[in-house]
Amino acid sequence: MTDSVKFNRACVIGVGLIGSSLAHAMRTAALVDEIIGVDRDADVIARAQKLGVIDKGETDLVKGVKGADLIIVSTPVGAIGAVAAELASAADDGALIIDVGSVKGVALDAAKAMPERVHFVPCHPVAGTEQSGPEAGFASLFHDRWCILTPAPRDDDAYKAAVDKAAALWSGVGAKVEIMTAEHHDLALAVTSHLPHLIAFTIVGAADDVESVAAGEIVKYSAGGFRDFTRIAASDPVMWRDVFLNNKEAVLEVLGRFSEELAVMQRAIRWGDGQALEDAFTRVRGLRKAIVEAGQESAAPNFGRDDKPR
Ligand SMILES: NC(=O)C1=CN([C@@H]2O[C@H](COP(=O)(O)OP(=O)(O)OC[C@H]3O[C@@H](n4cnc5c(N)ncnc54)[C@H](O)[C@@H]3O)[C@@H](O)[C@H]2O)C=CC1
Ligand SMILES: O=C(O)C(=O)Cc1ccc(O)cc1
Repeated sequence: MTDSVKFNRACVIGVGLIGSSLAHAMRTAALVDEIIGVDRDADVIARAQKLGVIDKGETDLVKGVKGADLIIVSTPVGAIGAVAAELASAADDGALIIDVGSVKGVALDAAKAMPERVHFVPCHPVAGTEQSGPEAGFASLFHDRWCILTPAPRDDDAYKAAVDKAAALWSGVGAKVEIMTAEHHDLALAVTSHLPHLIAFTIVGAADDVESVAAGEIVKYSAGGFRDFTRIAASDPVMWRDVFLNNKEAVLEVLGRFSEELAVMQRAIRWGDGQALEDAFTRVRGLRKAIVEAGQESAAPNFGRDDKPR
């Protein structure tokens, strides 16, 4: 296992929330000498350069990745396959390529299709916010958060060294690293992230549909649980469209179980079965305690985000 790691030139493809956060974090930890930004949106490049997130910018991927020993694919999941296909010929020999996508099956397919001369290690930092764009990035985003690696089934030494380097990079920016299969990742994250986002989008949409409740009242009384859902439902529509299109089977599986649980609650409410409701609520309450104890959440909102107050 590599303890520390240093790159000469990193190329961040997709300079949004996660790409710019990783750029800030790598710079803060002195893990890189130079950072090039590539984005299909020239305005994003201009803003990122002005903010000092990147040293230079490019809208042309082939030009942008030239000379990079680290390439970070931080586009929405739906673009990973096409970007990787371009990198197969455009990346320098020996380059380490990582992605940060919320779904790993699609990144694993791209990693498997890569020529042996480059090393694509799929990664998912389980850390983020509802915001997007280079302005939203901050260096401490990955501190004490998990980053899941789902390596390709390659057992050559060069690839193993690349997996170690990717792990050292995430450790270097403060994350805790775990390795698992892409299939397991996509099921686990369907439960812990994808379904909750789908529910948030749906609840906020449903509130909007209840015509007898005025929009002003939704805002006024939102503290009763609804407000937390509106934060999540403010997340980027393109990013989440791609998550659901690319993790279809796992999301449909957990959605089926959720619907069954919901039907049980619906029945208990209809028949006034207070004991069933109380038992169900008591059973799930312990999970919150476990999450707080594991340090994944705190009583105070925005804990650990002193460099990016909201
Ligand atoms: N937002 C979050 O909280 C988290 C997001 N992720 C993953 O990180 C990735 C990026 O998400 P964000 O940074 O939130 O998105 P973002 O919307 O802030 O940034 C994405 C950037 O990619 C650019 N882009 C899109 N297609 C491109 C292409 N073909 N070539 C070059 N640039 C392209 C866009 O112009 C945009 O600037 C996604 O795959 C997402 O699933 C992972 C963890 C957390
Ligand atoms: O803002 C939140 O609550 C999130 O859940 C952020 C997030 C979004 C997508 C990911 O793949 C990981 C983290």
